[in-house]
Amino acid sequence: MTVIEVQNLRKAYGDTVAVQDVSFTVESGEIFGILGPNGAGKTTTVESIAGLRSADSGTIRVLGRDPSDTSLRYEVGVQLQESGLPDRLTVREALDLYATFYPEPADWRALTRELGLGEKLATAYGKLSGGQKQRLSIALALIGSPKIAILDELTTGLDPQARRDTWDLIESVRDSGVTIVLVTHFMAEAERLCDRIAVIDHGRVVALDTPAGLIAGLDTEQRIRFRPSAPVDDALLTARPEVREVIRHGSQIEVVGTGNLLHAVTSVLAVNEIIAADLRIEQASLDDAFVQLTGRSTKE
Ligand SMILES: Nc1ncnc2c1ncn2[C@@H]1O[C@H](COP(=O)(O)OP(=O)(O)OP(=O)(O)O)[C@@H](O)[C@H]1O
Repeated sequence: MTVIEVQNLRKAYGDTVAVQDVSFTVESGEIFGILGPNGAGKTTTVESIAGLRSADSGTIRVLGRDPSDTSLRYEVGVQLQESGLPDRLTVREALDLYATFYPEPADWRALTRELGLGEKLATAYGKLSGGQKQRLSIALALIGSPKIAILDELTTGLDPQARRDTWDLIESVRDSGVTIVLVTHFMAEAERLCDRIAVIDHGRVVALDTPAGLIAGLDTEQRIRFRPSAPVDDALLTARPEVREVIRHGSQIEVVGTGNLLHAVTSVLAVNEIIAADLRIEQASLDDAFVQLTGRSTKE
């Protein structure tokens, strides 16, 4: 079931066209990633979905309704880059306050424990570190038990352990049936969490696929090396369109090719009941896909 539909979205700020023409759909229960270089139009897109910006043209439907429909307030949780809470409000007060906005609030004690904020309940917002503010904003996005959670730069500012804990939390939130739209700069995050990813550049969707599909769509070369448990005829491998070349190194075989090469090689081996020992893969990453699609690195 489609829960979000964006069609030909366009939004300009004065002379700056932030979003030129963006279309995609998000299905119920998926983690949908929006990936793109700085200034690509990601935040403008998700803020339009959240009803915080009005589109210049195009249509958006969230759970079948216009984003401005106030009934969506209870069904869509939003975590944005800037939360803007008063500095003197404590973590507990913020959570208590937000919980009163919703008919069926989540158990915020459990949420804060999972987010590592359990010790900070009495701390004022202004005294939290950047990472703690970030975690509080995630808790506030989830406190209304939303059907859809929109998370913008979820783990920016978190240390590697906190980032991993947050990923686990997001996966458990998804497992409870929540659809998640995730804006991210981090390839590892996109690869680990997202079912599908829209790559946005200069206000347009330049690719939309699963992480594996984006990588397979690259025309870069990949190499797989292994030691087969029984002799393999080169022709079995070269018969696959993904395989360009088979090179022998003594008892080792190196297969060079493109697309979903690993799948091609392992299926040939499986059909012939051959086991690959010492398997090593030099495969393209989502990072490579990103660079090829946008001409830029995410680290810029
Ligand atoms: N309120 C605003 N007023 C004027 N220009 C804006 C405003 N918000 C965004 N922009 C511009 O619109 C373009 C897209 O911005 P947006 O924040 O949507 O991109 P983004 O992909 O989320 O970027 P980042 O990854 O840096 O957050 C940028 O050129 C930005 O400077």
